[in-house]
Amino acid sequence: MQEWWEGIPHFQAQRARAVAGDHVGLYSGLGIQTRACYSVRKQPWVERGSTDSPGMPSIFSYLSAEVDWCEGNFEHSRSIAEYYNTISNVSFFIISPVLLYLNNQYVQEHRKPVYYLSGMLLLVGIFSVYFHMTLSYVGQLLDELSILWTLAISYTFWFPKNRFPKFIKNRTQFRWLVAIITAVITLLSFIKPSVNAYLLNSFAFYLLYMIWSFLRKCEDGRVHRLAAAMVVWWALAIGCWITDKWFCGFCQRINFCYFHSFWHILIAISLLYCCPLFIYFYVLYEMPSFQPQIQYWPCDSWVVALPYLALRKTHKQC
Ligand SMILES: CCCCCCCC/C=C\CCCCCCCC(=O)N[C@@H](CO)[C@H](O)/C=C/CCCCCCCCCCCCC
Ligand SMILES: [Ca+2]
Ligand SMILES: [Zn+2]
Repeated sequence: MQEWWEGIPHFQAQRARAVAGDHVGLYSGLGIQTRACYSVRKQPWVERGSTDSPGMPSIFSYLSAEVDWCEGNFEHSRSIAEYYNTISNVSFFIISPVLLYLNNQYVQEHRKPVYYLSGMLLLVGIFSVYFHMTLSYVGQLLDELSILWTLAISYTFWFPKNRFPKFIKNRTQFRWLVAIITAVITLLSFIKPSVNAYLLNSFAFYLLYMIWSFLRKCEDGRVHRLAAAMVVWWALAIGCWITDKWFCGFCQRINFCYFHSFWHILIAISLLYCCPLFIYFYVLYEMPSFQPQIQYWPCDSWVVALPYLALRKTHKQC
């Protein structure tokens, strides 16, 4: 009897290679690559002399993912495929409590959104650890889907009302729309998970466009400084992501295959800037009893400091 995942094109292609007896192809189909930064290692179950058939890898098995980042596999550990790509996810575990701590004034007013976001960032970290540790198909899906769901949850809380599509009347309807679109993308992800990464990055470009259009109407220098810092961190992050994904040959020549690890750290830092920025505009437009202000920890005047949102009660005049 066929397993349900055997209908997925990625696994059909692997089966075709396996049936053709293409052993080199089988390993490359499983994600093992033979470039200089990679040490060619068999999967642990092969090394342990397991009698499992290599004909159809399980969706949970090591190296069954569609993608394999530039860092060499199993170079530092027998059980962790990409060691530095795995441990660099610690950044997601750090930013979660930092966001809660720094923006505690907003958290006092609206607990739920920031708790949800922090919880989702922890989940992103956990799934990314699992993915880079195993490079499994399920790991890849969970890694990408958790980012999609985090974005979706953030949209439902903070997406500005004046940007809702014309046919949407209120935030409840908008939440339904986001839920339906997210469910559709989640299902489509099973067909070609690697397309997801590009789709997710295009959301970042849309966020940038939205921020740019807000900034045109905003004269607060602190907000402009925050946006500029966020763009710099994000540009560095996406530069690392692209370098690792498209220029692995170059990375091998310079003998530095760790750009994806830097991506994890830099995108986490850019989120520390991105979240207070979006919440600033949310408070400005949708919480009229408060005046938002961007401040920096530990000190406003430091060149590198962490931004947070301070709220002041507005005194309504009659
Ligand atoms: C109104 C909206 C408010 C915006 C709030 C922002 C919510 C944050 C949402 C998601 C967190 C992203 C975490 C990234 C995790 C990276 C894990 C990873 O490395 N995955 C790769 C495989 O290992 C995968 O290839 C990466 C795919 C691309 C992910 C792109 C995520 C973009 C998220 C947007 C971040 C905004 C930053 C600044 C925007 C200008
Ligand atoms: Ca790799
Ligand atoms: Zn990653």
